[in-house]
Amino acid sequence: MEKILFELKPFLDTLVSSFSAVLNLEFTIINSKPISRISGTGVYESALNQKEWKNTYTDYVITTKERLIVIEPEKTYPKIIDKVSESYYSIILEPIKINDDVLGVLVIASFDEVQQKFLISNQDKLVKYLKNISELITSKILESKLRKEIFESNENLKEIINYVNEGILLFNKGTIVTNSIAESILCSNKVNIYNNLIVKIKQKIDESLEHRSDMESKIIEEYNDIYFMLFLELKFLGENKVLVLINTLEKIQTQNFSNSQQNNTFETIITQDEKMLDLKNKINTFSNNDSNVLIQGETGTGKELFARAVHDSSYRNKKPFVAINCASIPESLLESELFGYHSGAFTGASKTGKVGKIVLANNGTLFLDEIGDMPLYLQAKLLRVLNDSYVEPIGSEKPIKVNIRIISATNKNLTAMVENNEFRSDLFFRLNVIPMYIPPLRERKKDIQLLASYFIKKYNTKFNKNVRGIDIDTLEILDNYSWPGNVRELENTIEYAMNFKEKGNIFPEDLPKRISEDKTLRKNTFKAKNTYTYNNELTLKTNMNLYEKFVIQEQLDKYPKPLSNKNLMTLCNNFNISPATLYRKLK
Ligand SMILES: Nc1ncnc2c1ncn2[C@@H]1O[C@H](COP(=O)(O)OP(=O)(O)OP(=O)(O)O)[C@@H](O)[C@H]1O
Repeated sequence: MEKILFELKPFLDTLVSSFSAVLNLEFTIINSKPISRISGTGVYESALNQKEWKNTYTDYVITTKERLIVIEPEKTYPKIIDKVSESYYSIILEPIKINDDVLGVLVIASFDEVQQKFLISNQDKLVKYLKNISELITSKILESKLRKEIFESNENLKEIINYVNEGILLFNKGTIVTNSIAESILCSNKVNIYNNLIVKIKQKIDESLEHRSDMESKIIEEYNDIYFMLFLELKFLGENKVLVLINTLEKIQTQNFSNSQQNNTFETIITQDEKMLDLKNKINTFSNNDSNVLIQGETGTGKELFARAVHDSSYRNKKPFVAINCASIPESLLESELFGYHSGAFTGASKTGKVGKIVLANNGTLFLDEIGDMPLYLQAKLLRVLNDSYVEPIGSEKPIKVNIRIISATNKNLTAMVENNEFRSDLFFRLNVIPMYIPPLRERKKDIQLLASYFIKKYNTKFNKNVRGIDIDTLEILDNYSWPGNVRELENTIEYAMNFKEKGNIFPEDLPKRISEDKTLRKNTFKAKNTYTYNNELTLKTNMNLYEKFVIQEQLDKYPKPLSNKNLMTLCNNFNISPATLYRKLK
């Protein structure tokens, strides 16, 4: 502390010379212990090496710790001998103090009559001026002291955190200290994204400081069209201190990152069916609760649309909605798609590794479509993620912490699959916290016309057409058709028809043959009270299979959906077949 003013010499030199130039008076700054001149202008500059300080004004101020104003030196303090010059006219001395310690003295002096006149007539102003400069120097000293302390404590911290076997950044009162592992992670890709990452990490630190809480977050940084993702765990340690743990910097492909939809899908669920409206209304009551949701329903009924609506209505809606279809990805790839892998985890693995969908969905929603097609060994792995909230990429020993909500969907009867040991019961219970069942379109006929009109509007805009609506005969066909592909099939049908129309109504002949020709079949079917009509174009065996399917479906339709276990067993007993055979025959 004693020599701290010397450390500020460049700053004090600038201060002294600039004030002297403006005010046309002489300035000097003297250190108190040891007493020695640090900086000075005019005669003071040539007296920088002054050795004798006894009986000087400076000595007097250091002793009394008070400001001194001397207008007529000889008369006021005859005993004080100042060695700098014989021609002192007037002088003002201001102590530089921290608490009660005098660190130095700030001096303004006049050495001729003109300067003295100026000093006397501006005495009050100059005193104020000196006081301000003294305070400025004091704050500068305190700041530099603080910086030094922080530097020292940061050096100590750095030594400590270097022992930790994890990437650590420690934010301590304005500075970030990193350990060597963090540095190697942040520079690992030898690309110039280090600075950008640090800026973004600092933003996350600010968030943690503002909320005074721990946080988990991820940073995506783009460089040369390649995306890098860094996962952070922030621990709020108290006032101005945050500890940041970082994991490996993952390289990801653009298309892998979130296929989330910005619009609120809630509004795009078109329905006037009571059951559907009830389902839609329920979304808002549970969407924020993080409970897993299992959506059951036939293909094309809108399961994904509902899943997105749950995500969009939840607080997770600013985070990714990541969808994966377990049936459309070969079993061998599903594991790496879901869990990701570490660089070089297996033969053929990309050198940079791959971020799995589970990790991509962190803090957001993971939509597992066709969950019934997930192989048993992956079901076990997924269950571990749900139980521990950690995911272990293939070939990595470092688990990554994740916070995801899972919405799964299936058109299979998972209850029956559980009973046949084709689906793990423990996973089923974890996924099926909130069950949702979407009825097929043929069970909500009211929606057919509404949806058809909605799709006409959509494709009028898309194709720039002016189709008015649906002819009454067409509507009858649409009403009577069984819609095995549900809403998706209806939308495709309208899209098909609109390709060939400019304006007016959609007539039966505008529909795909498969549907317009089904009219007679359906009508006859209804008249004949649900009988199967033999199809000459198909083989006997196919007709037999279809008839079997028809009979089973007819019985199945009599029970409420989703099918309860009890009803399933009754049905199977009646047919004298196992649930597995029943589902095989329905395929
Ligand atoms: N109620 C609805 N209102 C508007 N569009 C709908 C509705 N239901 C479904 N759709 C549309 O139908 C198509 C199929 O919906 P979606 O993909 O959500 O069905 P799904 O049940 O998940 O199908 P799959 O089981 O084959 O994956 C989508 O284009 C969707 O936007």
